[in-house]
Amino acid sequence: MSDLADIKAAARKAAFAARRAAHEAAGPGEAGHLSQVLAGHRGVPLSGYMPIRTEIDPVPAMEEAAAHGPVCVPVIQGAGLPLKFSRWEPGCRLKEGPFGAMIPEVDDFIEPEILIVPLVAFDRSGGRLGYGGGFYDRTLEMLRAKRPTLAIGFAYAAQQVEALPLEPTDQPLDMVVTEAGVIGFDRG
Ligand SMILES: Nc1nc2c(c(=O)[nH]1)N(C=O)[C@@H](CNc1ccc(C(=O)N[C@@H](CCC(=O)O)C(=O)O)cc1)CN2
Ligand SMILES: Nc1ncnc2c1ncn2[C@@H]1O[C@H](COP(=O)(O)OP(=O)(O)OP(=O)(O)O)[C@@H](O)[C@H]1O
Repeated sequence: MSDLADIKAAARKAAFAARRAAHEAAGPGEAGHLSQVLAGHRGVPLSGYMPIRTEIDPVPAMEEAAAHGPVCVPVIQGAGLPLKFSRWEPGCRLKEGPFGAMIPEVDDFIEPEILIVPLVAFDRSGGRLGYGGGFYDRTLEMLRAKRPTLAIGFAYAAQQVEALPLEPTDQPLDMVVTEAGVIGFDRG
């Protein structure tokens, strides 16, 4: 394993612990700021996610967005491949996908222009650490090559770290929304 992979693995372990503590302490209404941000983008194809493990739950914000435009969730196609996104509606029939995340029973693939991105840790400049499959990196690279694409990280505030190690393939987040507010990033 490379040094960088070792550093990422250590950062992942620490961030999982912080995320678990935040998840256990969390109350209702944690997606309120996310709803507010999404209200500024009504009707734009949006991907959310069905939470696994101790991820913060975006489903209330997805339910609101679904009243105004198409909403979808990620479906793994295989290792090394970008994600596809299948149309989701509140209460639609779901089945278990790879790694335990629920996916719609019927495939109806669309391409999102705004993505609510799950994460393990984020840093001060929009760097993101996921589970290590590179799925969102590959997916954002593919979508951004086609059209402007907004990647909104959604996380507990406790998942923020000072700086994450960056690889050339890491795709930056445009903003992060937490239960406490909205964080934008200065780049340039
Ligand atoms: N809710 C949700 N859905 C999602 C994602 C996500 O991060 N969150 N994904 C985002 O890509 C994809 C699923 N990718 C995942 C990849 C790995 C693991 C996971 O738990 N991995 C184990 C083992 C890793 C290993 O052995 O290499 C682990 O981390 O312990 C979970 C989801 C698509 N759907
Ligand atoms: N666009 C890409 N093309 C080729 N390899 C990539 C690409 N994006 C990421 N990778 C590789 O995938 C592996 C995992 O990447 P990384 O550790 O950044 O995943 P992650 O962002 O934590 O996971 P995920 O996005 O699935 O939640 C790394 O070895 C990385 O080099």
